[in-house]
Amino acid sequence: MLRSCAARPRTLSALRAARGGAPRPARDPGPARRSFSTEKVIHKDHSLPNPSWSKDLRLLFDQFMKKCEDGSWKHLPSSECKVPQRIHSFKTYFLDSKPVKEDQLSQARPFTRSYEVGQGFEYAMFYNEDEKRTVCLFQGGPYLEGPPGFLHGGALATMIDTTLGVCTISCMGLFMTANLNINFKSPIPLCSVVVISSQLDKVEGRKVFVSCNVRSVDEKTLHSDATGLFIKLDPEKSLT
Ligand SMILES: CCCCCCCC(=O)SCCNC(=O)CCNC(=O)[C@H](O)C(C)(C)COP(=O)(O)OP(=O)(O)OC[C@H]1O[C@@H](n2cnc3c(N)ncnc32)[C@H](O)[C@@H]1OP(=O)(O)O
Repeated sequence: MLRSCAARPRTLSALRAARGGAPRPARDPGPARRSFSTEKVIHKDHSLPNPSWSKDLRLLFDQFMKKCEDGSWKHLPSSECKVPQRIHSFKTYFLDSKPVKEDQLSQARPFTRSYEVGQGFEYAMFYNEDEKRTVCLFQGGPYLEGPPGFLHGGALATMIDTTLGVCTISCMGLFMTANLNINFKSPIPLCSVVVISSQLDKVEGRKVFVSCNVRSVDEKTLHSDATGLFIKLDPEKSLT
């Protein structure tokens, strides 16, 4: 059973209109948005600015929205609602796995969207189809503390996995992370903004190799770099 989600403005244009500004002319929403727009469920897009966003995050978001105007970049919406098609697709691959109880499933939500606004993962993603790149603008909130005053390494790993995963899924379809290698080079102050820039490097059959780096907003500090291997789910196999 799907949780009901509040009907809020889903796009920047809708948000502008709700705030009394003029909506932008309609553009092709791109493949990622098109697939979401087929869903009947109206859901909140968590990747739009909210009051917890710092000036840095807002500025970067606006810069990338500007890059979207010529169609080279696409803003990828993000919802905590489940997409029925995706649930069904995964179930067909994992037929033998122990079924999750309905009441547990109804409580489930994407890990990165499970915190209250501003406390956990605040982020927006943008995708460049020609360059096979995904950029994530990420502000880690106070509940993601690791060392005092700094972001937990696992929280960064989560965002790296999510960014690399989105990069792979946007390019290629249904995948799972098989391997993730992360070098933590410089700690990230809590509540600061970083830019996770990922790219698809190589495809070998069902294997997709991706990589990313994590930099400060001024690009002077390299916080982390990482590589990932994603495996396309094989319809011939049902995994347990
Ligand atoms: C939209 C939001 C995005 C969010 C992204 C979040 C992504 C996630 O967190 S996914 C959850 C974490 N990942 C998992 O739970 C995955 C668990 N693992 C699995 O289910 C399986 O091992 C799976 C699907 C990855 C691969 O299984 P399977 O399809 O049987 O692959 P298999 O046939 O063994 O291997 C295929 C190829 O990959 C290679 N391979 C598989 N695993 C690895 C690995 N860990 N390292 C290196 N190579 C590997 C194999 O050697 C083989 O290579 P080749 O074709 O050259 O012989």
